[in-house]
Amino acid sequence: MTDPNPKIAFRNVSKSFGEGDKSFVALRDLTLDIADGEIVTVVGPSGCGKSTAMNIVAGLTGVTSGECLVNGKAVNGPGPDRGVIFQQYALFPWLTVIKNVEFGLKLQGMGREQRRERALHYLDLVGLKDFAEAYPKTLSGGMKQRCAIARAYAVNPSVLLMDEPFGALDALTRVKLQDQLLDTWSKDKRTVMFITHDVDEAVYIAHRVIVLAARPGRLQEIINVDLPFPRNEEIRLSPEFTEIRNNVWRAVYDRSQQAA
Ligand SMILES: Nc1ncnc2c1ncn2[C@@H]1O[C@H](COP(=O)(O)OP(=O)(O)OP(=O)(O)O)[C@@H](O)[C@H]1O
Repeated sequence: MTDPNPKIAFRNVSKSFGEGDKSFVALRDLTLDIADGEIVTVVGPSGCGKSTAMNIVAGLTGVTSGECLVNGKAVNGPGPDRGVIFQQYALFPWLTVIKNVEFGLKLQGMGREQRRERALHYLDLVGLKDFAEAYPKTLSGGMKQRCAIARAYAVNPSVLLMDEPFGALDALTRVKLQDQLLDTWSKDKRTVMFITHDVDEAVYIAHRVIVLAARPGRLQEIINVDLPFPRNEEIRLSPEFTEIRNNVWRAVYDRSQQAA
C-alpha cells in the first residue's frame, strides 16, 4: 500500500558529482517513501550513496534530477524540521555541554531561561544532566555523542537524520545508545533515517532496512523488520531476529561480493 502522506519522499532521485567525462553517478533513480514516525536504517557497501541520500534530505546536497520532499514540500536547503547527527560529534569545544545543546535554540531566538530548561530536559534524557557544565574534551566518545543527540533533539525536529552516529563507539556503548534512541522514539515517534554499517544495529532499531547497491548507488532491496516494539535483548537473541539479520547480510554482502 502506498502512503499518501509520507514524511520523506524520494521521487526518481539521481545525483551525479562532477562534469562531463569526470561525472560520477552517486545515486541513480531512487524512489522511496518513509512514513511519519517510521525508523528506517540504510545499509550498503561503501560508496553506494547512503550519505548522499541523507544529505539530500538534510538539504546539504541538491539533486541532479528527480525530487526529494519532506512533509510534501521539496527540500531546498537545511531547516529546523530536520536534525542531523554525524559520526563525528561536531561539538563546539569552547562551549560547555549545556551551551552546546542551547546553541540551536539561541539561533531560533529562544529566551535564556526557556533555553536552559529545554537543554537540561534533553541532557537528562540522554543521561548527561550532571555534566551540563563540563567541556566536551573531558567527555568520553559515548558521552560526546549523547551530547550531540541532545543538541539535535532540543530543536525539536520532526525528522532525525543520523549518519553512522554510533560508528566510532565501543560495542557496549553502542547497544546502550540504540536502546536509548528507541526509548526516546517510543515517547515522541519522530521519523528517523539512520545510516549504519552494522547489520545487527540496522535490524535492531528499524521498521525497515533499506539496502543500497553500489556503482551506481541504487535501491537494491527493502527488508521489513517484523519484530515487536519495545525491542530488547530477548528480541536481539531470537531466531526471528537472526533470520532477518541474515537476509540483510545476504542482500548487502552477496551483491557487493559479485561486484568486487
Ligand atoms: N562531493 C562529492 N564530490 C565527488 N564525489 C562525491 C562527493 N560526495 C560523494 N561522492 C562520491 O559519491 C559516492 C557515494 O558517496 P557516499 O558518501 O554517499 O557513499 P556512502 O554509501 O555513504 O559511503 P560510506 O559507506 O563509505 O560512507 C562515492 O563514490 C563518493 O566518492
